[in-house]
Amino acid sequence: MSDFAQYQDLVYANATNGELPRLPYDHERLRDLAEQAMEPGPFGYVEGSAGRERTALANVEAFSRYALRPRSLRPRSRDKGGLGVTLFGESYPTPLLTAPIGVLEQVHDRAELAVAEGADPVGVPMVLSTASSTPMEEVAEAVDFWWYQLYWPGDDELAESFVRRATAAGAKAIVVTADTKRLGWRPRDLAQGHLPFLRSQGTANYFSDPVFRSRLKADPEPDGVFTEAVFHFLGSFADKGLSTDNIARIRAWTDLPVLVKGVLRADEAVELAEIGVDGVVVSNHGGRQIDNSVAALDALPEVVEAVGERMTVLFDSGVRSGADVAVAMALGARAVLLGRPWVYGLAVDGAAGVEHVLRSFLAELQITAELLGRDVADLDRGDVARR
Ligand SMILES: Cc1cc2nc3c(=O)[nH]c(=O)nc-3n(C[C@H](O)[C@H](O)[C@H](O)COP(=O)(O)O)c2cc1C
Ligand SMILES: O=C(O)C(=O)c1ccccc1
Repeated sequence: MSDFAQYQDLVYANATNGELPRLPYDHERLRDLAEQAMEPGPFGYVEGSAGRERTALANVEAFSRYALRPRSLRPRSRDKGGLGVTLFGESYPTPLLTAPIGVLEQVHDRAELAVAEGADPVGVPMVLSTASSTPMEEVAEAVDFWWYQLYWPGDDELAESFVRRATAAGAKAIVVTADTKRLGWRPRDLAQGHLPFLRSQGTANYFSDPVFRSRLKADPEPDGVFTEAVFHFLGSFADKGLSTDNIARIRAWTDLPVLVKGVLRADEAVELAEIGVDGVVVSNHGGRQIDNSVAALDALPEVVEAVGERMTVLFDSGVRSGADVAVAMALGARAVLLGRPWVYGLAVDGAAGVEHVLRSFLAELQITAELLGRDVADLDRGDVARR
């Protein structure tokens, strides 16, 4: 069993030897440091959400409406207490994955390679965005486990090429994002006129793709602004026609588990179960798509109730601590994707910052589970009450 809780001992021991922590342990302070470290455009891009940002606020507030219910009188055996989970028949050392985050070159020069360096040793796999800053084959070399997130492009052959490349490069699952047919209305980006794609950022998987390249008259310029390749990317990055038919077709291209990310309703989850999708990520994209939509955590119980026996239900949006991970798992999530917290770690301290955030979450999760008298993989509805 990996003892993630030892991170707590290490921090105190180091501090006692004069080595004070370099990074904070709470999300808000880390976010403030990231704001100081980043240019205003990229910071607004990461922190910003849709409209008046009510969904993003609701995501975080939803966690405070649940209360964990400890059992204090349960002795624990020594071999219990690990954080491992089984997903699609594979063992994972922890129930965390890094959420797909596009255009990471805005946050750190080494983008996904720095994330890999921080997350891989901790046992947290990456869900690699289609809009990554590093081609997927290069990221695959740097990590043990990774999943591939697909933005369904208007061009079916391009979709097939992405899925086949990811499968060949060793991804363990394909996550199709369904909530981003286009980008939401994002006032922070609008106010700064900030759209990184116009500068060719987040295009590495496209510009390296043979199908994408075959559609162009001239080779893409890696740092071009407003080029033919950029406009072709903008036209093909997300397709308004994404449907269950398209999702069902992915089956023919890969034997990997297929998940759909951005599900908030039981009826849609049931439709996906019926076409043989293996899992869903209950998510509202961190509130970046629709203002004033349902908090992701509030949608989790209905989705788990409808399809939890048939499909693997994962969760993201608004997770800000290890205790939040415990609540999402008690409500039925089998694993949790973390978004903005590690992005801020990356901004402030590169790979070490990512590692710090993930280790902090996992230590708090393990300590919380121990104090609840539970194993993380066994958390269930009995472990939470509405406040
Ligand atoms: C800067 C940024 C970029 C994102 N890029 C993607 C992406 O490329 N693909 C995707 O499916 N989701 C993307 N998301 C959504 C995340 O995967 C995740 O759903 C969201 O960050 C969860 O919310 P939280 O960060 O507030 O916890 C992005 C989110 C942020 C903040
Ligand atoms: O900004 C986002 O939320 C996002 O999902 C995205 C979409 C396209 C490219 C990069 C990120």
